[in-house]
Amino acid sequence: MELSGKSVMVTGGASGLGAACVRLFSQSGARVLIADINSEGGQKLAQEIGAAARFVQTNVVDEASVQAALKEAQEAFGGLHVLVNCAGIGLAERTLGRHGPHSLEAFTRVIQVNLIGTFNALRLAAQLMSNNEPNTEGERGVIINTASVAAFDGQIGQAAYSASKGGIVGMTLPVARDLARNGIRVVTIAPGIFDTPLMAALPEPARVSLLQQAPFPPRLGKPEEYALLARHIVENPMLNGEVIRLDGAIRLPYLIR
Ligand SMILES: CCCCCCCCCCCCC[C@H](O)CC(=O)SCCNC(=O)CCNC(=O)[C@H](O)C(C)(C)COP(=O)(O)OP(=O)(O)OC[C@H]1O[C@@H](n2cnc3c(N)ncnc32)[C@H](O)[C@@H]1OP(=O)(O)O
Ligand SMILES: NC(=O)c1ccc[n+]([C@@H]2O[C@H](COP(=O)([O-])OP(=O)(O)OC[C@H]3O[C@@H](n4cnc5c(N)ncnc54)[C@H](O)[C@@H]3O)[C@@H](O)[C@H]2O)c1
Repeated sequence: MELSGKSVMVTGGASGLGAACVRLFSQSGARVLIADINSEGGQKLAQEIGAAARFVQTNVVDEASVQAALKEAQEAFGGLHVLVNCAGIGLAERTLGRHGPHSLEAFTRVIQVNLIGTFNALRLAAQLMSNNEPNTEGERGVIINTASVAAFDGQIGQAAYSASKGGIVGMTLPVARDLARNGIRVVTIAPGIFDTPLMAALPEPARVSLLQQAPFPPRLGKPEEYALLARHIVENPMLNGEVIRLDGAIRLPYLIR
């Protein structure tokens, strides 16, 4: 679908990859709702963008919170055409470390935010999108999820994170099949290593090690490069039910040092 004039919600839109989507999509003529748990960052970005953006503090794990954000999209923008799921958290913990077994609470939290939060947002957004008038393709909406190369090449310490991202990969096709009759497409991007605050949480030696594994381009991805793919997914009606690696041909190595 054409982005101009459409309404978009970006979860995790206050930072990193999501913020790049907020910027690019608003520059492309869309009105964007920033749905993020980080109020300070979200409000700051909304002020930077101006009239084309609004911020609603949102916790993707919480049904009422996501519904409130969607209500804002309905009231402020008249509905919703695109959802970009970028909200997510990281974790680095061995299954069996020096201090004993992996924390179950930490594992659960990562699954809740990254996997369940993604599904919570898309299922509720799909309901709002289903009210849209279909375009000439019969299309009513587009949902973009964010997995990771860690869904396929998970490293030491990534059991929880990779499981959460593998779940997003696994549900992409069945959700696309579910929503086909509603004219809603579903595509997942699996980024490699991108220059964001989340990646900055990885110890420097690990980041250096990863960069040495990046075939081409031998650098961290730019968040705007993620946003460019997200925009193309919206604009290309033949993209559906697929997971697209955006990674410069990196394959995560076994060891990070
Ligand atoms: C709660 C907030 C968490 C914030 C951290 C978030 C980090 C993740 C951010 C990534 C964001 C981008 C993700 C994106 O999708 C793209 C990618 O996935 S890129 C790939 C990212 N890679 C990772 O995230 C890897 C994460 N793993 C690690 O960082 C490490 O493997 C680890 C889990 C920290 C464990 O590393 P260790 O070196 O083992 O560190 P330890 O503290 O466990 O150990 C130190 C020392 O002891 C030795 N040791 C460990 N366990 C044992 C053992 N069972 N027996 C004997 N010795 C052990 C270990 O070898 C170390 O020895 P040293 O070499 O230091 O002498
Ligand atoms: N940076 C990378 O290299 C990389 C690679 C692969 C996948 N990813 C994924 O991309 C997505 C965006 O990551 P990023 O690198 O931009 O990180 P980031 O930390 O810059 O942005 C993540 C955003 O999600 C928000 N968030 C966290 N928990 C939330 C919740 N419960 N509800 C609502 N918002 C919440 C944070 O406040 C933050 O603004 C994540 O899902 C991450 O797993 C990142």
